[in-house]
Amino acid sequence: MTMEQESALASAQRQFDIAADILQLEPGLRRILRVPQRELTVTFPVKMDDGRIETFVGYRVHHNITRGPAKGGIRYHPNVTIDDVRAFSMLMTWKCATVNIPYGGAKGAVVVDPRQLSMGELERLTRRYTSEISILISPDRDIPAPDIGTNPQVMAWIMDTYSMHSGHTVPAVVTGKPIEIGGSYGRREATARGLSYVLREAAEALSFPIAGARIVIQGFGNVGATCARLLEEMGATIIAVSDSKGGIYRRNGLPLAAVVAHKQRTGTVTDFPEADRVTNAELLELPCDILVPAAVQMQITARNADRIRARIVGEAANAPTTPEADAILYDRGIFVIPDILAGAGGVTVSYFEWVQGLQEFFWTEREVNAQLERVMVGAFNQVLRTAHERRVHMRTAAYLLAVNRVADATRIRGIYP
Ligand SMILES: NC(=O)C1=CN([C@@H]2O[C@H](COP(=O)(O)OP(=O)(O)OC[C@H]3O[C@@H](n4cnc5c(N)ncnc54)[C@H](O)[C@@H]3O)[C@@H](O)[C@H]2O)C=CC1
Ligand SMILES: O=C(O)CCC(=O)C(=O)O
Repeated sequence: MTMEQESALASAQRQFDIAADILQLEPGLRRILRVPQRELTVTFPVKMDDGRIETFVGYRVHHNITRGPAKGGIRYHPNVTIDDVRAFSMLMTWKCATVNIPYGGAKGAVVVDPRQLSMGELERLTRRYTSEISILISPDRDIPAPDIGTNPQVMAWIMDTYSMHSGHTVPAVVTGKPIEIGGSYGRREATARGLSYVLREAAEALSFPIAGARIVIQGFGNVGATCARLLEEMGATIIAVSDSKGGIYRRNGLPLAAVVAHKQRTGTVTDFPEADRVTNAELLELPCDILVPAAVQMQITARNADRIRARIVGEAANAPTTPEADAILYDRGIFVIPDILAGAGGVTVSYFEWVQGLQEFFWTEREVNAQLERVMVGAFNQVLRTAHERRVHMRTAAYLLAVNRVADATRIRGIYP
């Protein structure tokens, strides 16, 4: 297998190995942290609208629970594999540790294209999947949240199904719920808002303002589209965006509100009339100040890293860059804000939502955003300082902080004899 074909899991493990080597992690601890602690594969039936019974495969994986309950989103995607879910669960452990919130790492998935299902089919699939993984989830064991292909409505069905089994309402079993049933203000925008804070800090560190910066965004879903809006509010110019069908580019800036309306009307950004069409591969190589991968994994590899023409890459997506590409970007002076830091705004506000649910005491949006900014800016500065002190790139710096926190917790608890 060439490096290019390597899985997101192999890539995540190599990123971990780089940090483990620098930290001189004990061999036993290294073996524990390199693989998930627990994984569940479920095959379950769903009655379709035409009366057929279809079977679906789903997963829920816990990478590590040393620092707190397992936490991480649920992805509905036709090509998702168990190795992807293992990788993403591992990234969640490091993401929570990077921003120092008291969780371990988890991820879940169902192999399905949700766009092919009716609302009724989606609800039945979600409820049955929830029943199947209910042996793992609970407010103090494992708390799911949205990811690609899932949304607040899916979280509401998960909460309702779990609550039906419990005989009482359990809001803290999922985050990313609608506000009406215990969701938090600010959670829907949180991943993008957190990213906007660290992009602002990074631009300042590189001595250029966000206002006027030229932005390219891959992925125009919850995270990508919200990120475009927030960066535009900060004075930046969005010059290109894409979705799974392709991208659009306009040198002088896209009229964002019109692009959003076009996407709502047609289901894609691709044939927006007032812009040039580009492929997703071409979009990544456009000259810009900030490139935001906000779609799927393994997009920036040894194959295209030497053609990336951004000053900053802010990774909203999980695992968009391979270790080889990291080294190439670093040598070329491109500043990468890694997924486990740049994409941590979502889980941070999930943590706030969980705390609010447990206390049944709810915050204003202003309070949520102020706390999010405190966490993200604090973590960004810690990672930047570590990168300078250790003379490593930002990803390795974030891993050094995160892996060290999990290793310390493991040693202090004494579960590693
Ligand atoms: N939703 C959240 O709170 C968080 C999401 N993330 C990550 O951010 C990324 C985006 O997630 P969401 O916006 O929530 O998902 P979403 O399902 O709302 O949107 C995904 C977007 O990516 C596009 N896409 C899918 N495959 C693509 C491909 N091969 N090339 C280009 N575009 C493609 C889709 O068309 C869509 O526009 C994912 O990697 C996810 O893991 C990270 C942290 C939290
Ligand atoms: O909000 C959460 O709990 C998890 C979000 C997530 O899956 C991610 O950050 O990749």
